[in-house]
Amino acid sequence: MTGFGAEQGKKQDDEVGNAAAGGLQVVGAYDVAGAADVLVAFKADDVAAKLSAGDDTLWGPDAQPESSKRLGWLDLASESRALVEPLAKLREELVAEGLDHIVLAGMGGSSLAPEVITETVGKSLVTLDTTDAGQVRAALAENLDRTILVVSSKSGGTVETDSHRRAYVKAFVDAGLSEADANKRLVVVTDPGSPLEKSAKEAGVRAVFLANPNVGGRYSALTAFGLVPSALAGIDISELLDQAEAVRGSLADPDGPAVALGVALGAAYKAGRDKIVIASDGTGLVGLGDWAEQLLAESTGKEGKGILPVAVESPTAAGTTGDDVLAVTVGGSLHVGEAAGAGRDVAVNGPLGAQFLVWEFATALAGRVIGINPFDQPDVEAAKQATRDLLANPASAQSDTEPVFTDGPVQVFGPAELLAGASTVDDAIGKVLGALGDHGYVAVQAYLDRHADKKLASVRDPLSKRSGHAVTFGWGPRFLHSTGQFHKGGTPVGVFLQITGVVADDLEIPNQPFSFGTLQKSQAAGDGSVLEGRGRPVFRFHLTDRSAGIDRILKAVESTG
Ligand SMILES: O=P(O)(O)OC[C@H]1O[C@H](O)[C@H](O)[C@@H](O)[C@@H]1O
Repeated sequence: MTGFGAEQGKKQDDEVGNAAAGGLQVVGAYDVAGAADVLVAFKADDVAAKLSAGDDTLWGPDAQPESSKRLGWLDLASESRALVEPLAKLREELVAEGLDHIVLAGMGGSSLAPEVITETVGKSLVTLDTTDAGQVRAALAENLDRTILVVSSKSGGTVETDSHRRAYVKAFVDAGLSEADANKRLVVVTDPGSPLEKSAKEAGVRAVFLANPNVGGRYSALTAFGLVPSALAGIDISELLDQAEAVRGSLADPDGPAVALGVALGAAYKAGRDKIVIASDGTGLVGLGDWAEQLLAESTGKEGKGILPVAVESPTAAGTTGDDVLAVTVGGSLHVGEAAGAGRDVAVNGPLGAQFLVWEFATALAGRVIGINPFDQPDVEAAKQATRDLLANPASAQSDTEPVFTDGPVQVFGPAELLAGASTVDDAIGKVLGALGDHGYVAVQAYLDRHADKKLASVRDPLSKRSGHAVTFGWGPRFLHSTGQFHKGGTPVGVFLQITGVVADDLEIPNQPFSFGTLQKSQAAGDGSVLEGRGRPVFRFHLTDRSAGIDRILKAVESTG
């Protein structure tokens, strides 16, 4: 079986309006109200040809210092071929040594693409993008004797990734390896000249792959960041590159699919439909919505505007309708007839390698319509700084204010005036939803274990159904490197519900003055304080018993739904 949905493409030009390219087609884009005007403007300014050729002036002079070094993603389909052989060789060597359990430490753009790629094809990759002590412990306990840790960080300075590296090196040494042999279990992906490149080479890690520095994290799916972990997990990356290559030529075509998607996003935004709800249509692409979330949120959510991505469970999930919503399905095949009407305005159908490139191109075009620089993420740093401040002063990180009230295993925190009269979780949920304004959204931010505490994610659908508003669900700190930019910098209409939990068995981070538990807590508190500072309502449910607390929340959401 080939992966990535490549084999099923069928051309349906009549219904679609834009040409299919490389087996990818965008259905319904020209039916979005206002699409014709956006398309005319794109054609008048020749934007497709200009962006395809790497013109960095499209977002205005203020963006140019950044855009001039951020368009390298356009040509990765050919450039990244150079990785195919060395990665196949490395994978063979590792497998021959019995090292076939691949763990990826990387945040945001350094892990989202490999996760989609491996999940779509059904290859095993453990992604560590958490500071939850229980989740890290569980990863460390799994197949350590067969583990290769891929440490991926463009900047080389991301605290979560560095913490995972430290924890793994210690675990290898505790298991009897010398420090030198422990480092041979690491493969590093980073930008040339980063502090991680230097330290990795000094430590003698197994291999260092340097990525193209002219590609930002969220556009890096087809650089070493997306490809190294995927190839080591057993993926045929040349197939992905073929798929991207097949669509590359069409980017310059003003009637091609990438422009059509940009037109749909831009027209929807201009008409006040600033929430893009993304669902897989069930034909084989797994998790693409989580990847697109980062791309859209970090690229467009700034200067008080932007497109809020909402990854949902299925095309008919709650939240896919509404006058502020554009519902998009993604699929590996062109089941145009079946997808039509089933909870979507636009369908992006085609193989994964082509999807990456088309979404990147469309997002950059939408950035031009919105009038922002799609290549920076100016508000992510604020939460990181607030976290660092709390870590530098552990007393303040640890001292909690008193809950406004406690309902069994759930302590409820938040603005006293907004929680006035509430005494149960059910009441508190009513108050969270009551804080929503017109076209507002709720962001549920769970700083928990995304495997062990997984069932909490099912809170999204009933909350959205009940409120009639967009509801997003993200695991912290993973979302801080993705939708977190929009929460702080995008349209200021979010209401935030943090869920934190007791840490039963904390884990030290070797040679750091803080533990995973303290880091996780500081990240929630740091981001919460930045959101409050920007005038947003922030509520927090703290679970003194995680399992009972999750059950309590789900019961409250479902019974009042
Ligand atoms: O790859 P790294 O430098 O570790 O960065 C990982 C992530 O961190 C930041 O928070 C950025 O906002 C993301 O765009 C990036 O993907």
